[in-house]
Amino acid sequence: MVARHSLAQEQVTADQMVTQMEDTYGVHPGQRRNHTKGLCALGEWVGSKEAATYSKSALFSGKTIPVIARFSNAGGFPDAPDTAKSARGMALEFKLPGNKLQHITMINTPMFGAATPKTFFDLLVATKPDASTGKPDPKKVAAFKATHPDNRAQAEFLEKNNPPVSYANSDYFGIHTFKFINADNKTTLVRWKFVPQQGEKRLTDEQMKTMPANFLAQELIDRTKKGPVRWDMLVWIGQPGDPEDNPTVLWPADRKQIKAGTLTITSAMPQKGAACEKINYDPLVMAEGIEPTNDPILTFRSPAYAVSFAKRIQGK
Ligand code: HEM
Repeated sequence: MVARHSLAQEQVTADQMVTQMEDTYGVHPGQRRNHTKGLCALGEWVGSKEAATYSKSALFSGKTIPVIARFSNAGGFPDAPDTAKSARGMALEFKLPGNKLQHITMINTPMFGAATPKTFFDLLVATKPDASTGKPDPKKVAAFKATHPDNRAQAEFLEKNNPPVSYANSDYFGIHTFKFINADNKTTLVRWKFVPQQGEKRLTDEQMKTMPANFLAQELIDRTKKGPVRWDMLVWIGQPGDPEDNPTVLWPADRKQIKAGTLTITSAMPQKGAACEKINYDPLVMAEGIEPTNDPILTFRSPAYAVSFAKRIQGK
Protein backbone atom coordinates (compact mmCIF):
# COMPACT_ATOMS: atom_id res chain seq x y z
CA MET A 1 0.00 0.00 0.00
CA VAL A 2 2.69 2.45 1.00
CA ALA A 3 4.73 1.59 -2.09
CA ARG A 4 1.78 2.28 -4.39
CA HIS A 5 1.17 5.55 -2.56
CA SER A 6 4.70 6.84 -3.15
CA LEU A 7 4.66 5.65 -6.77
CA ALA A 8 1.45 7.60 -7.38
CA GLN A 9 3.04 10.69 -5.84
CA GLU A 10 6.08 10.31 -8.11
CA GLN A 11 4.04 10.08 -11.28
CA VAL A 12 2.59 13.59 -11.15
CA THR A 13 3.36 16.65 -9.03
CA ALA A 14 0.91 19.24 -7.69
CA ASP A 15 2.43 21.82 -10.07
CA GLN A 16 1.93 19.53 -13.07
CA MET A 17 -1.66 18.86 -12.01
CA VAL A 18 -2.58 22.54 -11.71
CA THR A 19 -0.76 23.38 -14.96
CA GLN A 20 -2.85 20.68 -16.67
CA MET A 21 -6.04 22.20 -15.17
CA GLU A 22 -5.00 25.52 -16.73
CA ASP A 23 -4.34 23.81 -20.06
CA THR A 24 -7.73 22.04 -20.02
CA TYR A 25 -9.90 24.85 -18.65
CA GLY A 26 -7.88 27.99 -19.49
CA VAL A 27 -6.53 30.45 -16.92
CA HIS A 28 -9.10 32.64 -15.18
CA PRO A 29 -6.99 35.11 -13.19
CA GLY A 30 -7.68 35.33 -9.47
CA GLN A 31 -9.99 32.32 -9.57
CA ARG A 32 -9.84 28.72 -8.38
CA ARG A 33 -8.24 26.31 -10.88
CA ASN A 34 -10.95 23.74 -10.12
CA HIS A 35 -14.53 24.19 -8.87
CA THR A 36 -14.22 27.72 -10.29
CA LYS A 37 -17.95 28.39 -10.51
CA GLY A 38 -19.57 28.76 -7.12
CA LEU A 39 -20.93 31.00 -4.39
CA CYS A 40 -20.38 31.70 -0.72
CA ALA A 41 -22.71 30.91 2.18
CA LEU A 42 -22.79 31.37 5.95
CA GLY A 43 -24.25 29.27 8.71
CA GLU A 44 -23.62 27.23 11.82
CA TRP A 45 -23.10 23.71 13.03
CA VAL A 46 -24.02 21.72 16.15
CA GLY A 47 -22.38 18.32 16.69
CA SER A 48 -23.92 15.32 18.47
CA LYS A 49 -23.09 13.56 21.76
CA GLU A 50 -22.93 10.21 19.98
CA ALA A 51 -20.16 11.43 17.66
CA ALA A 52 -18.26 12.71 20.72
CA THR A 53 -17.86 9.10 21.91
CA TYR A 54 -15.83 8.42 18.72
CA SER A 55 -13.98 11.75 18.33
CA LYS A 56 -12.71 14.33 20.80
CA SER A 57 -12.95 17.04 18.11
CA ALA A 58 -14.47 20.33 19.28
CA LEU A 59 -16.79 19.79 16.31
CA PHE A 60 -18.78 17.42 18.52
CA SER A 61 -18.87 19.54 21.71
CA GLY A 62 -22.59 20.25 21.23
CA LYS A 63 -21.86 24.00 21.12
CA THR A 64 -22.88 26.15 18.14
CA ILE A 65 -19.94 26.62 15.74
CA PRO A 66 -19.86 29.28 12.96
CA VAL A 67 -19.35 27.97 9.42
CA ILE A 68 -18.19 29.66 6.20
CA ALA A 69 -19.33 27.55 3.25
CA ARG A 70 -18.86 27.48 -0.49
CA PHE A 71 -21.01 25.62 -3.03
CA SER A 72 -19.52 24.89 -6.44
CA ASN A 73 -19.53 23.03 -9.74
CA ALA A 74 -16.60 20.72 -10.50
CA GLY A 75 -14.19 21.73 -13.24
CA GLY A 76 -12.30 24.91 -14.03
CA PHE A 77 -14.78 26.67 -16.33
CA PRO A 78 -16.27 29.75 -14.61
CA ASP A 79 -19.31 29.49 -16.91
CA ALA A 80 -19.91 25.71 -16.59
CA PRO A 81 -23.66 25.14 -17.16
CA ASP A 82 -25.64 24.07 -14.08
CA THR A 83 -27.15 21.27 -16.15
CA ALA A 84 -23.71 19.68 -16.78
CA LYS A 85 -23.42 16.10 -15.56
CA SER A 86 -20.45 16.95 -13.36
CA ALA A 87 -20.08 16.91 -9.58
CA ARG A 88 -21.38 19.66 -7.30
CA GLY A 89 -19.28 20.62 -4.26
CA MET A 90 -19.85 21.75 -0.70
CA ALA A 91 -16.84 23.12 1.21
CA LEU A 92 -17.07 23.95 4.92
CA GLU A 93 -14.78 25.89 7.25
CA PHE A 94 -15.74 25.41 10.90
CA LYS A 95 -14.46 28.12 13.27
CA LEU A 96 -13.64 26.15 16.42
CA PRO A 97 -12.82 27.77 19.79
CA GLY A 98 -9.21 28.94 20.24
CA ASN A 99 -8.87 30.05 16.59
CA LYS A 100 -8.75 26.42 15.46
CA LEU A 101 -10.21 25.36 12.13
CA GLN A 102 -11.75 22.21 10.69
CA HIS A 103 -12.30 21.85 6.95
CA ILE A 104 -14.66 19.43 5.21
CA THR A 105 -14.60 19.61 1.39
CA MET A 106 -17.04 17.25 -0.34
CA ILE A 107 -18.71 16.44 -3.64
CA ASN A 108 -22.10 14.91 -4.42
CA THR A 109 -20.94 11.53 -5.75
CA PRO A 110 -20.48 8.66 -3.27
CA MET A 111 -17.07 7.80 -4.77
CA PHE A 112 -14.24 9.65 -6.54
CA GLY A 113 -13.23 9.10 -10.18
CA ALA A 114 -9.57 8.31 -9.55
CA ALA A 115 -7.69 6.01 -7.18
CA THR A 116 -4.42 7.84 -7.88
CA PRO A 117 -3.50 11.42 -8.86
CA LYS A 118 -2.23 10.08 -12.22
CA THR A 119 -5.75 8.92 -13.21
CA PHE A 120 -7.14 12.37 -12.37
CA PHE A 121 -4.33 13.98 -14.42
CA ASP A 122 -5.04 11.67 -17.37
CA LEU A 123 -8.75 12.57 -17.13
CA LEU A 124 -7.89 16.27 -17.38
CA VAL A 125 -5.75 15.56 -20.46
CA ALA A 126 -8.46 13.41 -22.09
CA THR A 127 -11.28 15.92 -21.49
CA LYS A 128 -9.47 19.02 -22.78
CA PRO A 129 -11.86 20.64 -25.29
CA ASP A 130 -10.80 20.02 -28.87
CA ALA A 131 -9.89 23.28 -30.66
CA SER A 132 -12.18 22.57 -33.62
CA THR A 133 -15.34 21.41 -31.77
CA GLY A 134 -14.99 23.10 -28.38
CA LYS A 135 -15.82 19.69 -26.84
CA PRO A 136 -13.68 16.82 -25.55
CA ASP A 137 -12.55 14.45 -28.30
CA PRO A 138 -14.74 11.32 -27.86
CA LYS A 139 -11.86 9.08 -29.04
CA LYS A 140 -9.53 10.41 -26.32
CA VAL A 141 -12.26 10.03 -23.69
CA ALA A 142 -12.94 6.43 -24.82
CA ALA A 143 -9.21 5.60 -24.69
CA PHE A 144 -9.01 7.08 -21.18
CA LYS A 145 -12.00 5.03 -20.01
CA ALA A 146 -10.60 1.82 -21.48
CA THR A 147 -7.31 2.24 -19.62
CA HIS A 148 -8.57 3.64 -16.28
CA PRO A 149 -11.06 1.27 -14.64
CA ASP A 150 -10.78 3.26 -11.39
CA ASN A 151 -12.73 6.07 -13.11
CA ARG A 152 -15.68 3.85 -14.01
CA ALA A 153 -17.82 3.89 -10.84
CA GLN A 154 -18.00 7.68 -10.60
CA ALA A 155 -18.46 8.11 -14.38
CA GLU A 156 -21.41 5.69 -14.29
CA PHE A 157 -22.90 7.44 -11.24
CA LEU A 158 -22.69 10.84 -12.97
CA GLU A 159 -24.18 9.41 -16.18
CA LYS A 160 -27.13 7.74 -14.39
CA ASN A 161 -27.94 10.53 -11.93
CA ASN A 162 -28.93 13.96 -13.24
CA PRO A 163 -27.53 16.95 -11.32
CA PRO A 164 -29.58 18.45 -8.46
CA VAL A 165 -32.26 21.14 -8.91
CA SER A 166 -30.64 23.05 -6.04
CA TYR A 167 -27.39 22.94 -4.08
CA ALA A 168 -29.79 22.53 -1.12
CA ASN A 169 -31.32 19.33 -2.53
CA SER A 170 -28.12 17.33 -2.77
CA ASP A 171 -26.19 14.84 -0.66
CA TYR A 172 -22.49 15.61 -0.27
CA PHE A 173 -19.97 12.84 0.47
CA GLY A 174 -16.65 13.03 2.33
CA ILE A 175 -15.56 10.13 0.06
CA HIS A 176 -12.19 9.51 1.74
CA THR A 177 -11.81 7.42 4.88
CA PHE A 178 -10.83 9.48 7.92
CA LYS A 179 -9.86 8.56 11.49
CA PHE A 180 -11.86 9.65 14.52
CA ILE A 181 -9.72 9.73 17.70
CA ASN A 182 -11.63 9.77 20.99
CA ALA A 183 -10.72 10.96 24.51
CA ASP A 184 -9.16 7.52 25.28
CA ASN A 185 -7.07 7.87 22.08
CA LYS A 186 -9.02 5.05 20.44
CA THR A 187 -9.01 5.27 16.62
CA THR A 188 -12.13 4.51 14.55
CA LEU A 189 -12.14 4.50 10.75
CA VAL A 190 -15.05 6.58 9.42
CA ARG A 191 -16.64 7.87 6.25
CA TRP A 192 -19.42 10.44 6.09
CA LYS A 193 -22.09 12.15 4.05
CA PHE A 194 -24.23 15.27 4.53
CA VAL A 195 -27.92 14.57 3.83
CA PRO A 196 -30.27 17.47 2.98
CA GLN A 197 -33.26 17.81 5.32
CA GLN A 198 -35.22 19.24 2.36
CA GLY A 199 -34.60 15.99 0.46
CA GLU A 200 -32.60 15.01 -2.60
CA LYS A 201 -34.10 16.29 -5.86
CA ARG A 202 -32.57 15.90 -9.32
CA LEU A 203 -33.34 17.65 -12.61
CA THR A 204 -35.70 15.65 -14.83
CA ASP A 205 -34.51 14.75 -18.35
CA GLU A 206 -36.89 17.47 -19.62
CA GLN A 207 -35.40 20.08 -17.25
CA MET A 208 -31.93 19.05 -18.42
CA LYS A 209 -32.92 20.47 -21.81
CA THR A 210 -34.90 23.54 -20.67
CA MET A 211 -33.10 24.94 -17.62
CA PRO A 212 -30.78 27.94 -18.19
CA ALA A 213 -27.01 27.65 -17.75
CA ASN A 214 -27.07 29.61 -14.50
CA PHE A 215 -29.70 28.98 -11.86
CA LEU A 216 -28.03 27.24 -8.90
CA ALA A 217 -26.42 30.32 -7.28
CA GLN A 218 -29.48 32.60 -7.41
CA GLU A 219 -31.72 29.73 -6.28
CA LEU A 220 -29.67 29.26 -3.09
CA ILE A 221 -29.56 33.02 -2.42
CA ASP A 222 -33.36 33.21 -2.80
CA ARG A 223 -34.04 30.02 -0.81
CA THR A 224 -31.96 31.08 2.20
CA LYS A 225 -33.78 34.45 2.27
CA LYS A 226 -36.99 32.49 2.92
CA GLY A 227 -35.49 30.33 5.69
CA PRO A 228 -32.52 28.23 6.76
CA VAL A 229 -31.41 25.12 4.87
CA ARG A 230 -30.13 22.11 6.84
CA TRP A 231 -28.07 18.97 6.34
CA ASP A 232 -27.51 16.11 8.80
CA MET A 233 -24.02 14.66 8.91
CA LEU A 234 -24.21 10.85 8.89
CA VAL A 235 -21.06 8.94 9.79
CA TRP A 236 -20.42 5.31 8.85
CA ILE A 237 -18.40 3.43 11.47
CA GLY A 238 -15.76 1.28 9.75
CA GLN A 239 -14.69 -2.26 10.57
CA PRO A 240 -11.16 -3.65 10.46
CA GLY A 241 -10.27 -4.43 6.84
CA ASP A 242 -12.53 -1.77 5.31
CA PRO A 243 -10.67 -0.03 2.45
CA GLU A 244 -8.87 3.03 3.81
CA ASP A 245 -6.89 4.34 0.91
CA ASN A 246 -9.09 3.93 -2.16
CA PRO A 247 -11.73 6.65 -2.64
CA THR A 248 -13.22 4.87 -5.68
CA VAL A 249 -14.41 1.86 -3.64
CA LEU A 250 -17.45 2.02 -1.32
CA TRP A 251 -17.72 0.24 2.03
CA PRO A 252 -20.29 -2.54 2.49
CA ALA A 253 -23.77 -0.97 2.83
CA ASP A 254 -24.45 -2.48 6.28
CA ARG A 255 -21.92 -0.41 8.23
CA LYS A 256 -23.30 1.16 11.41
CA GLN A 257 -24.36 4.77 10.89
CA ILE A 258 -24.61 7.56 13.45
CA LYS A 259 -25.90 11.12 13.22
CA ALA A 260 -22.91 13.34 13.97
CA GLY A 261 -24.58 16.74 13.84
CA THR A 262 -26.55 19.27 11.81
CA LEU A 263 -25.35 22.04 9.49
CA THR A 264 -27.63 25.07 9.08
CA ILE A 265 -27.00 27.47 6.18
CA THR A 266 -28.67 30.83 6.84
CA SER A 267 -27.51 33.02 3.94
CA ALA A 268 -25.80 32.81 0.55
CA MET A 269 -24.13 35.45 -1.60
CA PRO A 270 -21.97 35.82 -4.76
CA GLN A 271 -18.38 34.74 -4.10
CA LYS A 272 -16.69 37.97 -5.25
CA GLY A 273 -15.59 39.82 -2.10
CA ALA A 274 -17.44 37.43 0.26
CA ALA A 275 -15.87 35.42 3.09
CA CYS A 276 -15.34 32.13 1.21
CA GLU A 277 -13.51 33.72 -1.73
CA LYS A 278 -10.10 33.86 -0.07
CA ILE A 279 -10.35 30.56 1.81
CA ASN A 280 -8.28 27.57 0.72
CA TYR A 281 -10.60 24.67 1.63
CA ASP A 282 -7.64 22.28 1.96
CA PRO A 283 -9.21 19.06 3.33
CA LEU A 284 -6.15 18.39 5.51
CA VAL A 285 -6.90 21.40 7.74
CA MET A 286 -8.11 19.41 10.73
CA ALA A 287 -8.46 19.96 14.44
CA GLU A 288 -7.50 17.44 17.13
CA GLY A 289 -9.81 14.40 17.08
CA ILE A 290 -9.96 13.87 13.31
CA GLU A 291 -7.01 12.61 11.26
CA PRO A 292 -6.36 11.71 7.62
CA THR A 293 -5.67 8.24 6.26
CA ASN A 294 -2.95 7.45 3.76
CA ASP A 295 -5.38 7.75 0.82
CA PRO A 296 -3.11 8.99 -2.02
CA ILE A 297 -5.85 11.27 -3.39
CA LEU A 298 -6.48 12.86 0.01
CA THR A 299 -2.79 13.50 0.66
CA PHE A 300 -2.31 14.88 -2.88
CA ARG A 301 -5.18 17.37 -2.56
CA SER A 302 -3.40 19.54 0.01
CA PRO A 303 -0.36 20.52 -2.15
CA ALA A 304 -2.55 20.88 -5.26
CA TYR A 305 -4.95 23.28 -3.48
CA ALA A 306 -1.92 25.24 -2.19
CA VAL A 307 -0.61 25.74 -5.76
CA SER A 308 -4.01 26.93 -7.00
CA PHE A 309 -4.53 29.15 -3.94
CA ALA A 310 -1.07 30.76 -4.20
CA LYS A 311 -1.74 31.68 -7.83
CA ARG A 312 -5.23 33.08 -7.39
CA ILE A 313 -4.38 35.05 -4.26
CA GLN A 314 -1.71 36.86 -6.32
CA GLY A 315 -4.32 37.63 -8.95
CA LYS A 316 -2.76 35.15 -11.39
C1 HEM B 1 -6.25 14.34 -7.21
C2 HEM B 1 -7.43 14.77 -6.81
C3 HEM B 1 -7.83 16.22 -6.69
C4 HEM B 1 -7.19 17.35 -7.12
C5 HEM B 1 -5.88 17.46 -7.86
C6 HEM B 1 -8.03 18.48 -6.74
C7 HEM B 1 -7.72 19.80 -7.00
C8 HEM B 1 -8.47 20.90 -6.62
C9 HEM B 1 -8.07 22.27 -6.75
C10 HEM B 1 -6.74 22.75 -7.33
C11 HEM B 1 -9.07 23.04 -6.26
C12 HEM B 1 -9.09 24.57 -6.16
C13 HEM B 1 -8.43 24.99 -4.84
C14 HEM B 1 -8.39 26.48 -4.59
O1 HEM B 1 -7.94 27.26 -5.46
O2 HEM B 1 -8.80 26.92 -3.48
C15 HEM B 1 -10.12 22.14 -5.83
C16 HEM B 1 -11.33 22.52 -5.30
C17 HEM B 1 -12.27 21.64 -4.81
N1 HEM B 1 -12.20 20.27 -4.74
FE1 HEM B 1 -10.67 19.16 -5.36
N2 HEM B 1 -9.17 18.01 -6.10
C18 HEM B 1 -9.07 16.65 -6.04
C19 HEM B 1 -9.96 15.78 -5.43
C20 HEM B 1 -11.13 16.15 -4.82
C21 HEM B 1 -12.01 15.27 -4.11
C22 HEM B 1 -11.77 13.77 -3.89
C23 HEM B 1 -13.06 16.03 -3.66
C24 HEM B 1 -14.22 15.62 -2.82
C25 HEM B 1 -14.18 14.65 -1.90
C26 HEM B 1 -12.82 17.40 -4.09
C27 HEM B 1 -13.65 18.47 -3.87
C28 HEM B 1 -13.35 19.79 -4.17
C29 HEM B 1 -14.24 20.90 -3.87
C30 HEM B 1 -15.63 20.83 -3.26
C31 HEM B 1 -13.55 22.05 -4.27
C32 HEM B 1 -14.02 23.50 -4.15
C33 HEM B 1 -13.56 24.02 -2.82
C34 HEM B 1 -13.94 25.46 -2.65
O3 HEM B 1 -15.15 25.74 -2.72
O4 HEM B 1 -13.05 26.30 -2.47
N3 HEM B 1 -11.64 17.44 -4.77
N4 HEM B 1 -9.73 20.84 -6.06
